[in-house]
Amino acid sequence: MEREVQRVRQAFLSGRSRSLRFRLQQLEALRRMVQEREKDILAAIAADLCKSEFNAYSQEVITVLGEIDFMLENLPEWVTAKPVKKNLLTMLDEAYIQPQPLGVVLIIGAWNYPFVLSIQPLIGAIAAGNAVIIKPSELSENTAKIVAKLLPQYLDQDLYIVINGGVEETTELLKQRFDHVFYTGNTAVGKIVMEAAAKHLTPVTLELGGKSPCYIDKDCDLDIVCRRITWGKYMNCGQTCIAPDYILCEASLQSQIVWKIKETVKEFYGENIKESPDYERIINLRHFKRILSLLEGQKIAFGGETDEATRYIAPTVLTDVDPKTKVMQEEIFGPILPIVPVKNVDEAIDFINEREKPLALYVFSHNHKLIKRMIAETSSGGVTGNDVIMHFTLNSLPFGGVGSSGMGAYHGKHSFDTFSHQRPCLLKSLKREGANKLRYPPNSQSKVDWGKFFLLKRFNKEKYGLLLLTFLGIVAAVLVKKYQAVLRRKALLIFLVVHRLRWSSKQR
Ligand SMILES: NC(=O)c1ccc[n+]([C@@H]2O[C@H](COP(=O)([O-])OP(=O)(O)OC[C@H]3O[C@@H](n4cnc5c(N)ncnc54)[C@H](O)[C@@H]3O)[C@@H](O)[C@H]2O)c1
Ligand SMILES: CC(C)=CCC/C(C)=C/CC/C(C)=C/C=O
Repeated sequence: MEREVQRVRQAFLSGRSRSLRFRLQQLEALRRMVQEREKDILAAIAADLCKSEFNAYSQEVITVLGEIDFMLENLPEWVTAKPVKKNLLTMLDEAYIQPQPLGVVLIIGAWNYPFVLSIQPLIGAIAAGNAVIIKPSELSENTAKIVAKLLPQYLDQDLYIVINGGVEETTELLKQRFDHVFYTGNTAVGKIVMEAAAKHLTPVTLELGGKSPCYIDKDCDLDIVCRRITWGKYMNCGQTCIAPDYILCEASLQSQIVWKIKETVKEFYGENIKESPDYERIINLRHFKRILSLLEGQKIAFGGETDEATRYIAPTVLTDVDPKTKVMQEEIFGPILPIVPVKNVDEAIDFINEREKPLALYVFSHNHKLIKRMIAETSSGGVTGNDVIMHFTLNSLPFGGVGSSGMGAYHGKHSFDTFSHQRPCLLKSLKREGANKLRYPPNSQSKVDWGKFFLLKRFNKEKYGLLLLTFLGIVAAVLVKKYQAVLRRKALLIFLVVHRLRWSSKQR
């Protein structure tokens, strides 16, 4: 393991991952890989999650292709140094922020969307100029194998490598020093990852989970609401980190919601759900049994059918759920939807705030003010109003958790920033030493006053047009070659004295 990481670090130190041209080439090669080997990728996802090719394509491949295109289009602008505002002390200097790669990044993927959850962070890490080690989840072993097989055929073989394995390999990997660790998965392992990274002071991005609430106000179109919730809850058999975990609504809405979700399930998956190509299966027996245990003692409004041999659990809704029961104590991550009645929006807000901060929050209402109020008075990784899941699809929005649902974010420019160091650069001249006397000892009240003037007063074009004019006068003077040195010093001095006097009189 140590040698593998060393090999990747050497490749990074060669410097070849840094140029814009190289990054664009690698991203284009990755796009080619996805396009040319689409069938193999879809087959692997299908084998892992019993997912149709249509679903695998629209849930995973489209997202990856969209992210690559977005990077290719915007990267040339993002990599350029960004000039920053200056103060009076630095107005003749060059000041800018230069994004730079962090170095060697470890990406630990999850099994539930095994392709996109490894490849989308990879896209960001390549775009930012890093070297990358990907550790896909061993639970989705087919996708893990195809990723390990395909990446070296298309990408630089020393800069971007895949290491497959389970707990033992991940534990060993985490002993190595990385420049960033990006982990997607459960909160318990998130803590292990963060602890291991802390030993090297390595920064982490943790894309975790949580119980994402869904509040349904009585002022809304329940037909539409229930269609949207049914789609987001039962997609991937409920194994989606941002699936609505449970519904909060007034008791009077409960029976209508149950009825409408039941009807929508029929519409989406047919009378025989097991036969539907659009309905997936639970990843393994451990998760299957865990999810079943959440049904104990609950009132099943519909669903509840299971088949251990194929790890099938029917879309299920639970009503009048007691918040103290097990199903409300852990993230469900399966096709079970509890409804917890609340008196009103105030109680819903309290309910959410009394619990860990979720990865997503969903609010349905015609009342825009109510949606804004819920956003203002709660916290969650992300929010979609009047829909579910969809904030994930907009790569201008940062995707990530807060509190126990994670830290850091990615997608689009946010990925680029996550995998970059924003390096502040100030380039001064070795001339103009006169001004520096102010900061050299011995200090005095007069120097402090000058320091206050220089440092507390920003040089702002719009606000201080007069200052700008004076400055342009200085520049013009500088152009007069014959008197260059003398004029520059004198004009600068006059300018500073005049404005120092103006500033001092304003202070009084
Ligand atoms: N925020 C996101 O984008 C996102 C995406 C997918 C999943 N998730 C979250 O992930 C969770 C579901 O997946 P899961 O992780 O629970 O599946 P899991 O518990 O079945 O898988 C555990 C994974 O962690 C690894 N692991 C276990 N013990 C470890 C150890 N001691 N050291 C290192 N690695 C160890 C295993 O190798 C395995 O890959 C949910 O909470 C879900 O919300 C979040
Ligand atoms: C809107 C469409 C067609 C797809 C969304 C795909 C999707 C739900 C991706 C989820 C990825 C994710 C962060 C999963 C977490 O477990």
